[in-house]
Amino acid sequence: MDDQTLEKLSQNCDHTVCDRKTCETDQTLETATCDTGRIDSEQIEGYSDSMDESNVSNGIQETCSDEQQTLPILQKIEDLSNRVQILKKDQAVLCNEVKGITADYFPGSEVFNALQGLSTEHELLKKKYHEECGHLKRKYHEECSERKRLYNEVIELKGNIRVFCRCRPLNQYEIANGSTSIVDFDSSQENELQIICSDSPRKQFKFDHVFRPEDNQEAVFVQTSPIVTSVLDGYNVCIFAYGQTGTGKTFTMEGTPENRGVNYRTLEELFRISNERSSIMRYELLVSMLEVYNEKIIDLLVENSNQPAKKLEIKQSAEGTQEVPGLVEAHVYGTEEVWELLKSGSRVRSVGSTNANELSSRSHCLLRVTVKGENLINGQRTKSHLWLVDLAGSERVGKIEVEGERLKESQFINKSLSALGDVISALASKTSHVPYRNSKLTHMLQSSLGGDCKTLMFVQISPNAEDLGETLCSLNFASRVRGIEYAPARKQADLTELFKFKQLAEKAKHDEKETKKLQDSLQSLQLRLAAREHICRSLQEKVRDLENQLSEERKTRLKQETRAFAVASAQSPALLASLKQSQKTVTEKKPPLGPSRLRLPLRRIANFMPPPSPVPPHKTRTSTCILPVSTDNKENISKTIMATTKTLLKPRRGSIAIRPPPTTNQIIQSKRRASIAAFRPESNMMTPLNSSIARLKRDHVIGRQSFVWDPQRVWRTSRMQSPLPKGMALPPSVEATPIVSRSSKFKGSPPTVVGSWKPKHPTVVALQRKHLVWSPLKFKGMKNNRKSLLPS
Ligand SMILES: Nc1ncnc2c1ncn2[C@@H]1O[C@H](COP(=O)(O)OP(=O)(O)OP(=O)(O)O)[C@@H](O)[C@H]1O
Repeated sequence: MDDQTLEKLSQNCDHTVCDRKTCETDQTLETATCDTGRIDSEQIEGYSDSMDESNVSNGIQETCSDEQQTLPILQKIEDLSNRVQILKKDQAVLCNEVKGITADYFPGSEVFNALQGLSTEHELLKKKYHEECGHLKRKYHEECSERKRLYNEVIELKGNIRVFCRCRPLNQYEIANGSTSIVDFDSSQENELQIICSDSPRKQFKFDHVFRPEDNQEAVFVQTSPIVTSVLDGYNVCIFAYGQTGTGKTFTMEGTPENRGVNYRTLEELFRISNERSSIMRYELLVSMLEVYNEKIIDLLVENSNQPAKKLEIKQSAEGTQEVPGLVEAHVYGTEEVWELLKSGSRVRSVGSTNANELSSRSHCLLRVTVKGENLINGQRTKSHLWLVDLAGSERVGKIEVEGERLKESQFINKSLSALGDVISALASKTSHVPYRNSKLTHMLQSSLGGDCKTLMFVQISPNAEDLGETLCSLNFASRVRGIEYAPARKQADLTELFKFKQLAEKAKHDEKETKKLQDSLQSLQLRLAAREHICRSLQEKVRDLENQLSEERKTRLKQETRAFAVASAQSPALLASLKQSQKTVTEKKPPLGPSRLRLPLRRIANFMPPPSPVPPHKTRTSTCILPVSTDNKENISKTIMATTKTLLKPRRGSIAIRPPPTTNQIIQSKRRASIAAFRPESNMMTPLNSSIARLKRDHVIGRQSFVWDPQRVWRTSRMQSPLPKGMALPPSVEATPIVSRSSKFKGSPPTVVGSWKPKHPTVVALQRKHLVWSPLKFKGMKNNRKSLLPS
């Protein structure tokens, strides 16, 4: 081995040491990297290379150490390279193992995905949890309000006066004096307490709730809030604290800044609930604060207290409630404002020092909260009052050893408290007269004390043995109050609104009456109209019937007359003479009118009838019948007939429908009705039909032209019955006159072509077909002289 080689080897040895260190560092790094889950294959390769090198170096070192040995170096190198190979294999195995471990312990993206999934799941669960919490909260609130509602109902059922008893703790002074509590609270009986009397058995009292000395202000308000908040529902509420001086009346009602009392908490609760209900109700809160000091009303919210106090009086409003005109009513919108207001009012309050209480209230302090509510859905308005009263101490005058001004104050206090006692007694005994006006206090509370209001009384007691007498007095008074049964509480509507509604209701009532009257008169008019229409209809029907009958009768008579004339012309002159005689008799006798009572009341229906035709000038008419005759002696015959008719037969009236000769071009109208000539009937020949017609004619209802003799009509009638014989001429007037219906009711008849004209009227048709019948009635007078003319 030359020097160069030896130097190289020594350098290598140094490197090997360094490399080993590097290797160790690398190994540490790799381990660290493995720990973090990030492994690099290049690093592993580097690691194996360094291992090789270190092995080689080791071999060389060994070679160096065996320098004295005579073994050839190459041999040693070969051994070493073999060992390197083995080590390389080991390293490869190890590398694979490391890779396997990395793959096993660090699954990479899968883990991230799983983690991501878990975090989303976590978020979802969180959201669900919050939702669930919100739902539960809502449900809880609903349950709370339902509970309150039920509680309210229970209160109403129990009666609207509740009495809570609160016992204050022994104060420092009493403890120092070694006083012990005389009030025993039985834990099994929640609302009961016992007073331990040294010389008599324990006295037990039961109230709606009993607060022990350890109960704080919050606990008191929890029980109170359902009653005070019912003012928002429109109830008048009165809460007062009663008890001996120094028992904690002011503490319960006003409280201290650290322990706020019922007054502040009530307003706080009212604001909270009104906000809660803001979607359906709009509330307006007004606060007044006053005191009754020596039977005088003093406004505690008057800003300038240096001014002499304004004299306030109680007046009854138009709605029947007690009001104090001129009393400040402050709008309040938030609790802070309320607190400031209460503080300023309390500062003005009359207090004085007694031997029972250093800062004894010498007056009754009243806080009035007026709540005006408007239901935004149905517009219903309410106005209710909540009175929060801190009464002056109820102790007897002798006990507190006062004199001068204090004595006077105490006397006034006692007077008003005894007036309160009287009112409560009267309410308890349900007497008709409740002496509200005996004191300012009771007078002012009149509309919120008793009746349909909710009342809560705090009876405050002291646990001190020295106050036993006063405590028993207060508890007895409270028990009496608790015995009062009020009527169910009633919601107070806003009376001004009520007044308006009352007026509207009265107006509506009046209008309704007027409408009813009008309806009645309308109904009676309708009834009258219906009756008239009915009469009119029946009359019209009667007229129609009579006309039909008349028409029938005329036709029959016409036939009879025609026959009679025919027969008469052929008979002997004797018969003619007798006929003449009979006709004369008939003409001379006028048929009597029908009895007046049978006349139809046609004047009443004049409105519905057509105007009467003018009365014809002639009353007596001559009827002429045109009979079929031969052309040769037509003139003679017609003259004879006419003369005979004129002299013998004098009909009262008549018209005869005739049929015009059937010419081809002439258009005629069918004659549906024909008036006939009639003999003047004898009195005993008056038929009901005739008499009816006579009556109708007299009443100008049927005084129409059909009953008036018209020679033209005679022609028409005759021709209708029998067409004119050939060569027989019509009078010029007849020819010129178109045949028209005379009665308005037949005006609608359709025109008929002459060539195809045929009688349509059933009577005319019947007349054409049947034989004429001579009615024996017409010749009643001749009955014995001649035989019947009826064909055998
Ligand atoms: N429940 C109570 N817990 C703690 N302290 C009370 C309680 N009740 C009353 N006190 C304390 O007793 C003292 C007298 O209370 P407070 O002035 O309220 O009596 P009061 O009945 O209003 O007396 P007065 O009729 O003379 O005004 C106060 O210092 C008050 O803090």
